[in-house]
Amino acid sequence: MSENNPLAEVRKSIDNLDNAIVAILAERFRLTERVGVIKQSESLPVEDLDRERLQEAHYRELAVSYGLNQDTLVEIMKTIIGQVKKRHADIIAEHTK
Ligand SMILES: O=C(O)C(=O)C[C@]1(C(=O)O)C=C[C@@H](O)C=C1
Repeated sequence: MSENNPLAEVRKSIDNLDNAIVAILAERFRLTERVGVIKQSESLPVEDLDRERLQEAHYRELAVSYGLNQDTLVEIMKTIIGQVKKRHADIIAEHTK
């Protein structure tokens, strides 16, 4: 029983949070999919470094307010954004075949 097993109890909470993170991530990817389609149809570049600079500044503020390591949070978000850019490059390449 998890009530008598502190490790199992914490892991259950971690699993619940992981479910929520994945659901939110899926929603983010649904939105960036729309961005990819817009970029393709308007011939916009995959990467917008001005936008990414603003995002990074915001992630650093969020990290401070949640007591997280700023560089760790920025690295995680850059990994997600990197996957988005790969997907956008694929959408554009698919369309120019
Ligand atoms: O906002 C955009 O232009 C996007 O393509 C989305 C996004 C992101 O995942 O947040 C991805 C790549 C860009 O360089 C900047 C931001």
